[in-house]
Amino acid sequence: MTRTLIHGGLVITASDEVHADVLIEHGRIAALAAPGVLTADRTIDATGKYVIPGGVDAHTHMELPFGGTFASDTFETGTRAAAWGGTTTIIDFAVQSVGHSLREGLDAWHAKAEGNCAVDYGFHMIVSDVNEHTLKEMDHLVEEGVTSFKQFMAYPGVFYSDDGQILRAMQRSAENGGLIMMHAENGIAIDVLVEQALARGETDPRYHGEVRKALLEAEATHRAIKLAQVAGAPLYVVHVSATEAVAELARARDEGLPVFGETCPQYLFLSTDNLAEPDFEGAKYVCSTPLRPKEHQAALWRGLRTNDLQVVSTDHCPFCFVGQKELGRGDFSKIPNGLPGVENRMDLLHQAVLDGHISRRRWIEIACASPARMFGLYPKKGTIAPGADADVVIYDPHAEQIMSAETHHMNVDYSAYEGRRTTGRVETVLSRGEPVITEREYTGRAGHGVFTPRSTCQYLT
Ligand SMILES: NC(=O)NCCC(=O)O
Ligand SMILES: [Zn+2]
Ligand SMILES: [Zn+2]
Repeated sequence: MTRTLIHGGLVITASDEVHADVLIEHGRIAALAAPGVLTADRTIDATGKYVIPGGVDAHTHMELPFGGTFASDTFETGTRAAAWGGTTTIIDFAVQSVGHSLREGLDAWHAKAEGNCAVDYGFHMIVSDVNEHTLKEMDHLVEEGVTSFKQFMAYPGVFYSDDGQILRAMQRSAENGGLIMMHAENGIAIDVLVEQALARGETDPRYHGEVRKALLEAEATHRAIKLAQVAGAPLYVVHVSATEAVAELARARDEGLPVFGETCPQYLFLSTDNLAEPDFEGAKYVCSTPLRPKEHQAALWRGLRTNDLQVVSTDHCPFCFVGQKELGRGDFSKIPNGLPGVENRMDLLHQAVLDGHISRRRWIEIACASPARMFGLYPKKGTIAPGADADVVIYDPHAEQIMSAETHHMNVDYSAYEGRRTTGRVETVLSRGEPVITEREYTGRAGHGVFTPRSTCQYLT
């Protein structure tokens, strides 16, 4: 049995910052102790570095079929890139297609992921077809550790659920302990605005942002909250981007409702200025909910500080510019929706610490501990404590980097953050004690990562 000691670093969790050595045995954290007290077979020197829990990215879409194509990262390339960025657990979305069962969708996603992942993974289930059979299946999935279900108020004809279907799924989740994750945009109204914009000849990527109005995100967020309240169910709203939507969440939480919210780095660091880039470059930034004018960022940062937003996930859903985003030349509604980012999240949020938006511990909370708690993985994931999986990142807070498609590991031909300078960089990553990145060399392997069943939301118990 190899005992590994991480020596000399500053251990940061959501609740503490302490200079301590971390002992790892059997893939788990065995002990934390004052520096120099413990010995081991192998020592990793973390002097001058942070020792942080591996990131938990609760929103990724590897190989997602969308808009006539597939997200360009496989589970193999995407989880490897996640590790490079200090993320050691992803929760991806299995998809139920209309007319098929949840089981078929989940089995298909297991088959895509199994044996291919560099780091551990779990699944949420996208429910596109609510019926008696599907509702029963939700109970089974919760028992199997797939404890959260995404529904869409957007994308009519694809993933869309109407209010009745949403209410039924919420009622079921109130009974079986599952958590409904909502894509909150009024897709029916948006489709009218899309049609009208295209009829006026407004075909450029920037019109994607204009038709998907903040008010229609707020309206859907409000409606989802009320439906959840009627059902007596908790609610998690994904990829929140608009000031008005944060206000809806804050109001509901002030009323004591079990309502939670997630935002993503793209809404914190990018804006409609990117969507307006000329020569169709704006297509690189087409995602839904859309990027908003810069002024919305302050409300998102505030929400993260006040805990009206609890989680930052990536919604990693990469499509190459060449051959994929280009499908929407001449019609913005045909641009596949989604941005790459699984590799960038931990670094961007560390930069946010340096920029004064959040504290170091809040960085770890929103990127590691809260997503783990929200989706039933804590304290196995999301912290450094005896008994936890030894998913650990040695982070150099002083290293400078320039984000670029030239150097990133995601399988996509552009970076949404091309040329951005950040301070702080992942140096070494352990997943259950195994080195996946060793002093900036990839030392992991496809198949190390395993499916990780989850318990129900730990903010409700
Ligand atoms: N967000 C996005 O644009 N693409 C992925 C699918 C979704 O999360 O709605
Ligand atoms: Zn969505
Ligand atoms: Zn998504």
